[in-house]
Amino acid sequence: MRTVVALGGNALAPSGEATIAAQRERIEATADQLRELHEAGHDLVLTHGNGPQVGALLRQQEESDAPERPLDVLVAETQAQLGYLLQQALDERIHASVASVVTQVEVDPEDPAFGEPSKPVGPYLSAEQAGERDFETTDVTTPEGETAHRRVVPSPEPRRILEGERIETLVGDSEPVVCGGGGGVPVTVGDDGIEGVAAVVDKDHTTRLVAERVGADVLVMATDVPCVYADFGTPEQSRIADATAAEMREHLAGGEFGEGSMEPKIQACLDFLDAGGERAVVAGTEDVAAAVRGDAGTQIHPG
Ligand SMILES: NC(=O)OP(=O)(O)O
Repeated sequence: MRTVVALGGNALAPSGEATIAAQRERIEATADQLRELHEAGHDLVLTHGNGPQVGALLRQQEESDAPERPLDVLVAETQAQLGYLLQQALDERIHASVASVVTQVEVDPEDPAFGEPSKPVGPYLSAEQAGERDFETTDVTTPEGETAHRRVVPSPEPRRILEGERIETLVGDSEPVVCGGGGGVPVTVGDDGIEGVAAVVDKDHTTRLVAERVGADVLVMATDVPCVYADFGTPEQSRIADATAAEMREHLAGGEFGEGSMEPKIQACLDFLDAGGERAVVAGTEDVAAAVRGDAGTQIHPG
């Protein structure tokens, strides 16, 4: 069985804390779950977010007089950072040859997202902190249900994975593969060749492209909440344990999911099921193995 697991950038950096020690701790706990799946015969493909990590690099740049690196290069750096940590944690447990692929995704240079920054990156900020910064921010809801603010950058739609063929070959070897990190490095492909662009692609949409490309059976969105909640952040908030794609579409149309957080995850799950996927799950990073068994998270079926 081919199983794609997307690890949320926030879920790997507790409370927006992007220290390496904190991330190692989370990654090692998640790797224990992944070992269980590997031993049960799953061909694993891992993607990951990079919101806190790329936010930390942007902040370091603001405070440094070292030569500035463009945003596409910072995204590539986060792929190396998290790919390295995941490889080490998995190699120790699985004794396999885990490979991380620096992955580029093609985006449309005319994508309207370039004019409307919407992707939250970096730590949660108070209203006072957000007011002091000279970048654009958006209101977000923390996993604890509190209102906070985060920096936003453009987030165009991913259209094609440039390394797709290579990733398929690696997955065919039945060894875990890490790819599409941070949504992939956004590039345009034109007559003059490949050019990086200043954006952070949503890793949920890129994960769906990866899942389709490798013909995944199951897609797991591992995040910092244990499941999807209907009416999230309201007094009526309630857990969704099991739903059909049609039912999730109704919740989505009702605007019940956080924009830029749960909403893209659900959209990616629905797109995956529409393209022939058997099952999509949203679950906490600590429940990945149980989620794949059908025992945790929010299980979404084609219906
Ligand atoms: N690139 C991306 O979507 O990262 P997060 O999942 O950390 O927001």
